[in-house]
Amino acid sequence: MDSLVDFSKETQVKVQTAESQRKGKQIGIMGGTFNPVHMAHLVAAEQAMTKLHLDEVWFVPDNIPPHKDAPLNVSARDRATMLDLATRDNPRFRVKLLELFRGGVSYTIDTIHYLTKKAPENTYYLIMGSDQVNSLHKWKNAEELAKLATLVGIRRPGYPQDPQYSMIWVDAPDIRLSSTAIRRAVSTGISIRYLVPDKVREYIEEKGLYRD
Ligand SMILES: Nc1ncnc2c1ncn2[C@@H]1O[C@H](COP(=O)(O)OP(=O)(O)OP(=O)(O)O)[C@@H](O)[C@H]1O
Ligand SMILES: O=C(O)c1ccc[n+]([C@@H]2O[C@H](COP(=O)([O-])O)[C@@H](O)[C@H]2O)c1
Repeated sequence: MDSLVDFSKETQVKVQTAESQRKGKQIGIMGGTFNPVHMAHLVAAEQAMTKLHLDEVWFVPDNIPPHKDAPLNVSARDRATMLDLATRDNPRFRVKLLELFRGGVSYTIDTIHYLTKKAPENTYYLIMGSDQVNSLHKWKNAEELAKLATLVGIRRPGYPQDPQYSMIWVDAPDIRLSSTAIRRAVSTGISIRYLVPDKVREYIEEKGLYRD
């Protein structure tokens, strides 16, 4: 199966059905800690955007991630700047800092409430890797979230698909990459060229991020 062009029958039917009922703008929401943003984030967002015919994808860096215990060691400003550098050349990618401005723990339901109140005419698609899909039932008000947003899953190597909610699966190339791996590579002096956009790599080098 060619994951770049294949689109399962089931997903095609869901997309076509959804397209006939579309209203407002179709906005993909890619939430994450992005510590740092890497190629798999960008590929997932682009594949979901083009295959589901979304108007834009908004990257929403979290302030305090709800389920991550380890300290981030990098400022929110640095994470947001790297996201900006990574997405700047894509006219349909946007970085939205609403969770940073809201402060506190970044629950996705609060973000979706805010967005659906501000622009109720839009449709919001929550894009997430299969690791997040599998733990979605532990998120705050997950049931409600699944009603307010369309859930979009991207297969992630090492995390078999085990959805508890109805969702659209988008085929994207399997990329075994994580921010953890990027941080480890930098701290041990291994190259991250081609794993993150060049501008992000240069920023990490200039600011001396993730060295220890
Ligand atoms: N390699 C990947 N393939 C598919 N989805 C991914 C991949 N890496 C991250 N994602 C998805 O991107 C979103 C943001 O992830 P996040 O910022 O936590 O990156 P991460 O690589 O998982 O970070 P960390 O290693 O620090 O936990 C999540 O929905 C996650 O599932
Ligand atoms: O709302 C929740 O309860 C919740 C629990 C875990 C993760 N999330 C969101 O999922 C996104 C990815 O999280 P993370 O920790 O993998 O970076 C990010 O936007 C988080 O705010 C949200």
